[in-house]
Amino acid sequence: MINRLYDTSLGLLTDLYQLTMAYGYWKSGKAEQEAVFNLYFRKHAFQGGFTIACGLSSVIDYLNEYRFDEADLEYIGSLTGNDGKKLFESGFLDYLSKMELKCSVDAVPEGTVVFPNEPLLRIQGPILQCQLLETPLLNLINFQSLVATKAARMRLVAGDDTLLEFGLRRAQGPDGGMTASRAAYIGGFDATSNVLAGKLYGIPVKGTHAHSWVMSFDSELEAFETYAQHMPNNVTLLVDTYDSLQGVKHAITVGNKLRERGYDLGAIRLDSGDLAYLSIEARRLLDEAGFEKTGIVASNDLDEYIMDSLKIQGARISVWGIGTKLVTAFDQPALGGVFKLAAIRNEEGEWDYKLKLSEQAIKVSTPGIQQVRRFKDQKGFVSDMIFNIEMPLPGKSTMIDPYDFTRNRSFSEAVAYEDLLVPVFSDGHLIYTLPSIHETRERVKDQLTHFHKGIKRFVNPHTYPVGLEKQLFDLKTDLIVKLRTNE
Ligand SMILES: Nc1ncnc2c1ncn2[C@@H]1O[C@H](COP(=O)(O)OP(=O)(O)OP(=O)(O)O)[C@@H](O)[C@H]1O
Ligand SMILES: O=P(O)(O)OC[C@H]1O[C@H](OP(=O)(O)OP(=O)(O)O)[C@H](O)[C@@H]1O
Ligand SMILES: O=C(O)c1cccnc1
Repeated sequence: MINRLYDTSLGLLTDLYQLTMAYGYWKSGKAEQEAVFNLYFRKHAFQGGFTIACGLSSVIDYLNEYRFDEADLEYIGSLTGNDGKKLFESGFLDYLSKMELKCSVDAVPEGTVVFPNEPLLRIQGPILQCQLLETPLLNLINFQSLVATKAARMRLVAGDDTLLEFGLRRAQGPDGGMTASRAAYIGGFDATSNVLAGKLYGIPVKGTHAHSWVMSFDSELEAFETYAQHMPNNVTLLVDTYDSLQGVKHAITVGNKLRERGYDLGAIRLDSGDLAYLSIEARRLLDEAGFEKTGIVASNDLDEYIMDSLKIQGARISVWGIGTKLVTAFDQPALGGVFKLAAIRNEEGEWDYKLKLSEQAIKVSTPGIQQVRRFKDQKGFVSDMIFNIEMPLPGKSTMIDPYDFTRNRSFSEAVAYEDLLVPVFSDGHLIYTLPSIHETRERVKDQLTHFHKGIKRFVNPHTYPVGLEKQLFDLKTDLIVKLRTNE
């Protein structure tokens, strides 16, 4: 089965400035200089308290096939500068045509719960190559992590109810639709209506029918009967085309006929009106008619907040069909992941640590070859410490809040932990066995059980503690002081 979307020449899927910088590195003899970049975000989406890392599988597909084909190089060669003359020399195109990916990549497995400033991905290799990859890596991780997070929020509200993703028609183009279906499944959805996502990713596909089916017949009853006749093993009837509760009664009539044939009425779907009231009334009608097992699907511009409200109102919805607000990440259309240079190897073979200054403390980047250590106790995960793997940790590690150095915590060697980033590529070779999409989805479910419920609430969630290991904190502080005094 085909399960990769990015197995084509996509070297040009980058911003022009990455190519111009790459050219500059090549011209100035820096192309092969070893560098380290970290990919991280600064703030959770949706004013939430957690983010789900997603997109690594696409990154792997992308890097496995990374190349510039002849047509790509011809195009790059045709680009001109302000004076109308060529931007890039042919020697550079030749360099790109022969270039083999030599980068090493360490990344947080998909489906891991992550927090601001933690590297989701760290890339080490020739600076020219790392630079070219900034844009596609961000593109692949930002959107999928955003949608997986939105989906996980919906799963938290849904409990054991079924979640169906219905978003393809409202998604940001075909690729937006495909990646959203994938990320939604990982975040906790049970199935998608997107048939191509079903085929390519192995996600279960499910669906009901539209109003047009009902409208195409002279009566709703006839429409329901015809549908049940031809698809007796997949009957979910949309009851709200004319009058929802009358529609439920028609569905019950059809359900009784289905039973005579040895089948059953799977579910009814409500797509308008007061979903709390209608689902409660529909449940009553179905139960009274002996259809206790028939499900109630609700759809219509749902999101986690409306779901929450419907639950509080006692709605009897067992299946939630969600499209627009999930796949477009409606209330926050982007995760602001960034990709920052953190170290560069100098001529003596040592690391020169790098940092981007900003007036805003949150925007000052962190240097170092970073890893994240997640400490745990009997109750679950308690805090994360970002450290520089080049600085051996003392027996007792101390982590410092980067925005308030008076706040710190220490952990003895006896405290249990796991390091989040795992090796994925070594010198350009894939060394990671990707879990199945189903295992990744399970990981999200499992991960969320290990965190305090405070980070999972929607209103003013608790801030999970993430600190810098003391030596890294000192390195960063020294660099800031040095850079500010040299300004
Ligand atoms: N009981 C409820 N509590 C909170 N929100 C609800 C409730 N019932 C429905 N909603 C939500 O209210 C929003 C309003 O829906 P909308 O204005 O489209 O009304 P409608 O009756 O569905 O109209 P239409 O027939 O045009 O779809 C939708 O997002 C829907 O999910
Ligand atoms: O509301 P969403 O979360 O995006 O879920 C998908 C929607 O798509 C379908 O109808 P469509 O919106 O195309 O037409 P309708 O509004 O007339 O039902 C379906 O009936 C859902 O309402
Ligand atoms: O199967 C459905 O009910 C469905 C599919 C896509 C969009 N809305 C509904």
